[in-house]
Amino acid sequence: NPCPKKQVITRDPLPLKLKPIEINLSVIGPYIDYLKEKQGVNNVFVNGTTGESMSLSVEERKLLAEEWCRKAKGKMDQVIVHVGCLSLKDTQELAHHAAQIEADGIAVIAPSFFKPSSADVLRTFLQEVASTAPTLPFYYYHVPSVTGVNELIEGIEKVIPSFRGVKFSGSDLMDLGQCISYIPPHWSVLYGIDEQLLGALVMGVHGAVGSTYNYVGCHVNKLISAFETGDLVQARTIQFKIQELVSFAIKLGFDVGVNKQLMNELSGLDLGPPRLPVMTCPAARALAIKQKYDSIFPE
Ligand SMILES: CC(=O)N[C@H](C=O)[C@@H](O)[C@H](O)[C@H](O)CO
Ligand SMILES: CC(=O)C(=O)O
Repeated sequence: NPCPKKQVITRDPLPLKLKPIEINLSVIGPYIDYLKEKQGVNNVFVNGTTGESMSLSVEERKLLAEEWCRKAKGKMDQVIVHVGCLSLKDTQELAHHAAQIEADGIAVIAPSFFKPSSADVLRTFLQEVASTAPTLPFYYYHVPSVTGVNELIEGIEKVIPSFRGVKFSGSDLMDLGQCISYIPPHWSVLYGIDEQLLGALVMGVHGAVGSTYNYVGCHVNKLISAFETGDLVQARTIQFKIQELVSFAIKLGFDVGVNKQLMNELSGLDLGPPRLPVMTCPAARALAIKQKYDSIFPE
């Protein structure tokens, strides 16, 4: 029988929402205060992975970037706006806009549907973007699945004079070390895997950009200070705590939606849910992770 009558639905249907979740600009100001005062975070990287940039329209990304820049003035040292899109034209439009709103820098991830077929092609794509905002420090957002970073940055200053560094979200320390040893002193490599930042600090990274710094920022600042004063025992202790938290979260299921809910719970602000296809985190999961957080990092 090709058309069985009995259909057994064993899973709860996904909640259907007719309208997409809207952006909420009004929480950005209070969130900046929270980051600065409670987390000791003085630089922000906006409209990236955690900000669900790939799920937002160009117009929404402009509104968000503008509000971040406006509210961060005098409070944050730098606002770096991620402007990467699948479309070169949209990316250029956002880069141009970032310059207009006086962002401190832009970052671009490689397009991920039509992936650049070589480092040369990617370099050309980045060059086309950077030339739209030639005065803004330019960071390449490196996620290793697309191309190797080292073949990309070799000679990049010749085609992108505004090039200032890499947001490095790879775990390969050899690749990271080669990147750091190649770059001139006025560039930065910012590390993007929060649970192993200490290893990257040893290799020489200049900073860190990570989703969990929304709520472990204050602890990571202590980790970095401990590292800088040579107190590796203390630095490791903090790193291991972050690892414990992240591995607990991964076991329960950790994604951008869960992170969003943790940002809600731990900031005490109502930042809202994520937008589909990112799913809202089940309340029980966020609560369990928050309890774990409280036990690892007691007040
Ligand atoms: C893929 C991804 O979102 N990476 C984030 C930043 O780049 C990290 O902050 C991770 O979320 C974090 O290291 C936890 O695994
Ligand atoms: C954390 C980060 O780097 C991002 O959201 O893109």
